[in-house]
Amino acid sequence: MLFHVKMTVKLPADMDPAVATKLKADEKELAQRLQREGQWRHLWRIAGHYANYSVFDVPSVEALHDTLMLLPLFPYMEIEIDGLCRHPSSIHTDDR
Ligand SMILES: O=C(O)CC1=CCC(=O)O1
Repeated sequence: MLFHVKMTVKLPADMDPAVATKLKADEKELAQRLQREGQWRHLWRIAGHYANYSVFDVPSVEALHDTLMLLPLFPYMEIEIDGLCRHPSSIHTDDR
């Protein structure tokens, strides 16, 4: 199942910079592993915002929820999710 996910990161202004740096490094490591494994299909920065648009390819809504909760930045994110399905005019065979 494909999901479009918008993540907006809101770190507290008074967060220790070293803690923020570690959280971002851990987030990057997990995000890159999930991309290599194919669960995190797209990751785009939203220009001008500390936010991203992502596309996840996971077996279920529960799997998406569990994956998002693993993200080190999850406690500091606002997350919006839209389920995706194939458009009848799409030419892409990997849309599911
Ligand atoms: O910077 C972000 O948008 C949050 C994030 C998601 C994956 C990652 O490495 O950072």
